[in-house]
Amino acid sequence: MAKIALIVGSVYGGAQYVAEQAQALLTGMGHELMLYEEPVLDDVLTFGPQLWLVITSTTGQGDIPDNLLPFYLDVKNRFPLLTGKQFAVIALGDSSYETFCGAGEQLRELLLEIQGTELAPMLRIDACETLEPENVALPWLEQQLREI
Ligand SMILES: Cc1cc2nc3c(=O)[nH]c(=O)nc-3n(C[C@H](O)[C@H](O)[C@H](O)COP(=O)(O)O)c2cc1C
Repeated sequence: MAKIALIVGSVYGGAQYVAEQAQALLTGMGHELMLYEEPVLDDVLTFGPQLWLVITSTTGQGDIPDNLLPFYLDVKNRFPLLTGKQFAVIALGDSSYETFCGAGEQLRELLLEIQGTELAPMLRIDACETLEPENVALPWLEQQLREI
């Protein structure tokens, strides 16, 4: 069982809802989970998770939602190394935008830069294909996190 920081970026509540469902699922699987809706880097570092799980939508033109941007910038500036730790990103987006899942891409790149190990290739959930992103995210999470 793992200590998991669940870090959310959401504008209209879709990614937030997926995160709440994920919290229930993963807690039920026995993981110790903290949900960060207004993530603050120091809070996450104090918790000391072995997995950083990011669930974020994309806004603007490939931009990171406002509630997640300060966290992203703080990680970028302070560069806390994730050596030996894992991360996973679930990106909600809309493939009618050229910048499909741009926020998820930016988070993923940054977490790789700080030397995190990607647990599984980023999951991209397309609003053009599914109206209920939790139906895609939860089975994926259940599968990816079964062995940690
Ligand atoms: C103003 C606006 C801009 C958006 N820009 C993008 C984008 O650049 N790339 C993308 O993949 N999706 C984009 N989307 C789609 C959202 O990321 C997608 O609908 C997501 O499911 C919304 O999740 P949320 O409710 O958590 O904010 C945009 C949506 C809106 C309303």
